[in-house]
Amino acid sequence: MIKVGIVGGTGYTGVELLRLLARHPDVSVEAITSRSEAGLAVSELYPNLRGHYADLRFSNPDPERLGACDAVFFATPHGVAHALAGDLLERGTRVIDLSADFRLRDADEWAAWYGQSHGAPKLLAEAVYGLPETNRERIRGARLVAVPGCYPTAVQLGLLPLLESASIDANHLIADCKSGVTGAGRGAKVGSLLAEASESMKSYGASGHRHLPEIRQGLGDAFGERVGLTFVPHLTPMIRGIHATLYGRLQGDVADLQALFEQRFADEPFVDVMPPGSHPETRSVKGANMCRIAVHRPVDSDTVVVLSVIDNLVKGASGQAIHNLNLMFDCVETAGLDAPAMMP
Ligand SMILES: NC(=O)C1=CN([C@@H]2O[C@H](COP(=O)(O)OP(=O)(O)OC[C@H]3O[C@@H](n4cnc5c(N)ncnc54)[C@H](OP(=O)(O)O)[C@@H]3O)[C@@H](O)[C@H]2O)C=CC1
Ligand SMILES: CC(=O)N[C@@H](CCC(=O)OP(=O)(O)O)C(=O)O
Repeated sequence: MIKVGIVGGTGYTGVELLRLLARHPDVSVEAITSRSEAGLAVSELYPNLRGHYADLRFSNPDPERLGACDAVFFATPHGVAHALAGDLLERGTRVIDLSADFRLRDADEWAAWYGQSHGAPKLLAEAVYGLPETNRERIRGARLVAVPGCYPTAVQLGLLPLLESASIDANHLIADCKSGVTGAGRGAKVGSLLAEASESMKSYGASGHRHLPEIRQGLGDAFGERVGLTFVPHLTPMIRGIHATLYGRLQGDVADLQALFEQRFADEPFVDVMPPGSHPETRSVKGANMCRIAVHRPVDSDTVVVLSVIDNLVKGASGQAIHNLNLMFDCVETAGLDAPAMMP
């Protein structure tokens, strides 16, 4: 069994790791941390896990205990993995970080967007961006993986085939994205209250969101040079879900767009290119490690519209983190991740 630890077990991505790993045939969870709930049994905080992890209690982060694991997931706010990852790597423990700490290659750019200096710039050179659809082989050999953010996952998967084939004008991309409220984490915030977030919808970060540099970095890699992107996120009254509506101006000899997407993702277990004319719903991926994509060419328009939906906590975070673990430890790629979406 692969021994894993989780730092930040009381948050939404932490409990989602536990839910998915409960069905993973090759993984044993040895340690789960929370400073505020240290000593509490996991199933006392999360009754959905009663009957699983009988002996597991939250504990304070302890480098010795975490360093005895084969891999440690960080499901923590940014800055935490900076402080702890180096020590774990020295102990021979591989690190899978769900936060943004190692996603940007440029420490100065990270500092500018995250408002603090980068805490582990020496590790950046070896960190691998954990989007399996672009980096599968590098992930297999990685010691340190940066799991992509939820919006960046949906946006990159939706635009990759178009940029890799130079089918769109890369200077004028638009990503209009909507998220459920769990995207903001489990910590109490006024904006996440039922009375504030339900029956309403709002944009935020319209003049610059910290996922912009991450998306731009990934799309720039696919295209071969810097891309121009306008990214506007919205908060919607859903618990889970990301819906990205992506726009690009077609150029050159326009290929069969449906075939382009189907061929690009033909071997990908967690990307579903839907039939022509489809409008994927966020509930079609709820609880599942899946990104569903539909590509449209509206009548009388030279613009392609791509619809890309994921569950922010599964393909957008914890499921993708486990996909990375499966690649790093040579497990069946879909282990623990093959459950269908919930309905209704
Ligand atoms: N929610 C989402 O949809 C997505 C989230 N992410 C990213 O994943 C990470 C976790 O997100 P989420 O689960 O929503 O976060 P939450 O705010 O829900 O949970 C944070 C967890 O981290 C622990 N923690 C906080 N500060 C520290 C610290 N200094 N040292 C050790 N542990 C700490 C907390 O426990 P305690 O304070 O008790 O120790 C808690 O368990 C974040 O970086 C987030 O941006 C990525 C993709 C999607
Ligand atoms: C709805 C909402 O607030 N969503 C979060 C994104 C969640 C996420 O992926 O954040 P990380 O990049 O830190 O991992 C936000 O916009 O900040």
